[in-house]
Amino acid sequence: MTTEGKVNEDLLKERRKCTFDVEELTHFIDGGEQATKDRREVEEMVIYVKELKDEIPEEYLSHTGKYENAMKKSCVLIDLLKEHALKHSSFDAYRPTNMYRVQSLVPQQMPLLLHMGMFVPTIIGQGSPEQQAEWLPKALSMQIMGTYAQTELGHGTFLRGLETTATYDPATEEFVLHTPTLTAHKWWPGGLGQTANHCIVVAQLYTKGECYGVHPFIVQIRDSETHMPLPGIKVGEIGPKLGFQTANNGFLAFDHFRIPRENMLMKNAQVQKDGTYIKGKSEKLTYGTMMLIRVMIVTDMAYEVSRAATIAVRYSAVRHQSQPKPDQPEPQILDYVTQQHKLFIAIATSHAFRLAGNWLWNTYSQVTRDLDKGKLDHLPELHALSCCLKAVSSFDAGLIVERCRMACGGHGYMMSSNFPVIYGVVAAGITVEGEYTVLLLQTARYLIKAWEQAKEGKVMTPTVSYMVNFNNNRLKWSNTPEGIISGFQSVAAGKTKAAYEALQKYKRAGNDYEDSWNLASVQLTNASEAHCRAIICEVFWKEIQRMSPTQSPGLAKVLQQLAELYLVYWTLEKSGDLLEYSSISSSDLTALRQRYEELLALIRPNAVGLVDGFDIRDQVLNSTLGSYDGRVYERLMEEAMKSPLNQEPVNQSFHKYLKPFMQKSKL
Ligand SMILES: CCCCCCCC/C=C\CCCCCCCCCC(=O)SCCNC(=O)CCNC(=O)[C@H](O)C(C)(C)COP(=O)(O)OP(=O)(O)OC[C@H]1O[C@@H](n2cnc3c(N)ncnc32)[C@H](O)[C@@H]1OP(=O)(O)O
Ligand SMILES: Cc1cc2nc3c(=O)[nH]c(=O)nc-3n(C[C@H](O)[C@H](O)[C@H](O)COP(=O)(O)OP(=O)(O)OC[C@H]3O[C@@H](n4cnc5c(N)ncnc54)[C@H](O)[C@@H]3O)c2cc1C
Repeated sequence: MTTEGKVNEDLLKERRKCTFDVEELTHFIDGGEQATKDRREVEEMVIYVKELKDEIPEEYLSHTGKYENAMKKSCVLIDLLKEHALKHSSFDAYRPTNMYRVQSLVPQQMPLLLHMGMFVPTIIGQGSPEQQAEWLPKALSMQIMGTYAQTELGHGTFLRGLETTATYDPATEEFVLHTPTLTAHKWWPGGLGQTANHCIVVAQLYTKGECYGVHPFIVQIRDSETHMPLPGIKVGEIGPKLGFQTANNGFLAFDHFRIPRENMLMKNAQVQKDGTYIKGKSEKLTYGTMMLIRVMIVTDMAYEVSRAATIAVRYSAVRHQSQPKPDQPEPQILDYVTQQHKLFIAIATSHAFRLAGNWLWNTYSQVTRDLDKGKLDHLPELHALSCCLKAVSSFDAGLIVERCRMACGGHGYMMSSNFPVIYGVVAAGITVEGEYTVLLLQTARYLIKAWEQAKEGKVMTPTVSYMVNFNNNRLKWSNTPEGIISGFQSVAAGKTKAAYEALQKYKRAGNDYEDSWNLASVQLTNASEAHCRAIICEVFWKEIQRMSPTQSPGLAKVLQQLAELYLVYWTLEKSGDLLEYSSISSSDLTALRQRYEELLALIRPNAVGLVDGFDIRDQVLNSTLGSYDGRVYERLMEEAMKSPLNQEPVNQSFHKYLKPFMQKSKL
């Protein structure tokens, strides 16, 4: 937090009203007092370092300048973190809560993100013990710098359609990597442009004349000393994007480029010296790194939403507008109930996603421990969960961040509000690691199978066991959190049943399975979304109940209010679905509307305390509108004065263009 200068009077007033201990909330969010201490220690170590501060805002730099600046800062930051990790062996950069907060210590997206984010995890997840022994020390000490090159110009979603080939040559015991077409060019990998000298390349494996599908290979693409692309490699950067400007996303092509046989990552499938292919336990284990990142994205979305909520709530406490009562001053915009409706759900959503993300992380950790022992039973369920949670959390985060931006009126449109950067991240979250609709359809495959099992009266795993109840009886509605969760489960089961029946109907009409699937796909994605909402609501509510006794009453109460707000908000949003698939009545809905308004009023005095509890320091929040001291107008003016156009009273274009143009108009 920044305390320099005078704190805005409205914010001081808001903080005095707060009914719980903000520091206790921060510990709850971080996962304990020690975790808060550790995080702050890393932040303290980093934020005052001169080399990590921008002399002029990034927006005013050239495309090349932005990359070079981000590169410089990434190296400085990682050096500091390495030093820290050596001193604190307990610091685990791979815990999602650490990973995303480390990334956000510098405003720019790091060109090195994919190195730690996907290159290293793929070596761990896909490499044999010998390969790990060879590559991990180099990668972890950053003697080599890598990325994850899977997507091509022509295919991102459809992995089986990738065109890059890796053909085994037993004579030399090498693979020959080749890019046969324009559409086969690797396109998008972060850091591929000018940063990485190695990458994981996902390519179609050919041996003994047969294609065995996509497999990962570790490939050196640039010279270790000169950093020049190696002969047979074409590599470059793909240009400006909506966000992620400094992530150095690149393209890559191979011209019959040879790598040793040992560079195929062989933890799962293998190719022997003579070219014999040995199948892995499951082809889908090759997709493991994507699953890991999907899991991490849920927690990251919680964090991005907390950043947007912090900016919008503090700004709304400082901003005054309109005069509903002629004899009274203009109210804080936070007092408008419509504003509370826009913002309090953002606060609640951040908690919901964080708790769902932690729950998913624990599930992931358990399932990967099982996978290491050769047990694959829970892989499909984890895949279904990670797909829908990644899809829904990023989609909702996109809407919420945009809503928070709009809630800040015109000033929300300023680059210096930091909304554009936050939006760039959540918008990427919707697409990367599996596009939104595509991932919902993956979950739908699982739901349809689960529905068939429920119909047959089979024992169901806990995350879909609600289908059995729906099949057997319709529960009586109750306007309680538990009743609402059951209601969402009824919607998920009802939509799955409807999608299943649509599939059968299209098949009976003579369509094959794939066409029937496509014809029913809107219903299928709706079922997945509903399943995901039921899970988020259940996890959020249960986790808050589970943790409440460990908190002081003040904090427990406000967290209960937030969780209830979340459930009631979504009940009202999805009232049509609930009317269709549960026994909710319109009088239940009227009562819930009333309760929603009460909850907004109950949360209102704690709104600023709740976002202070996210504990996002000014240097990390990086927003003129959201700083701790609320000096919004001063900061907006200070930032405007940094514009290069304001460094001289008259710009040269006046003499060159405007003046002659105006004079011409006079004639
Ligand atoms: C931007 C936000 C993030 C910023 C910060 C995040 C914070 C975290 C900090 C650091 C992390 C590192 C930074 C990361 C930055 C992100 C950069 C982005 C990187 C990328 O995007 S890499 C490229 C990702 N690409 C994809 O995700 C491709 C999507 N496509 C697929 O996954 C698949 O092709 C498909 C699943 C859509 C279809 O595959 P296909 O083989 O055709 O399979 P099907 O026939 O449909 O299904 C077969 C069968 O397999 C099951 N299955 C599919 N996938 C899996 C899996 N992963 N695991 C287990 N099982 C799987 C599927 O359910 C089917 O089963 P069934 O037949 O029904 O029984
Ligand atoms: C910022 C950013 C960073 C990235 N970083 C990396 C990286 O480091 N490494 C890497 O390998 N890749 C990376 N990617 C690529 C990313 O993983 C893909 O863009 C993503 O998986 C989506 O694939 P696509 O672009 O082929 O979309 P498409 O599949 O072409 O999607 C276009 C549309 O088609 C629809 N669609 C496609 N298939 C189906 C279907 N079967 N059923 C119904 N609808 C369908 C989609 O829903 C969508 O509406 C990155 C992308 C971005 C934006």
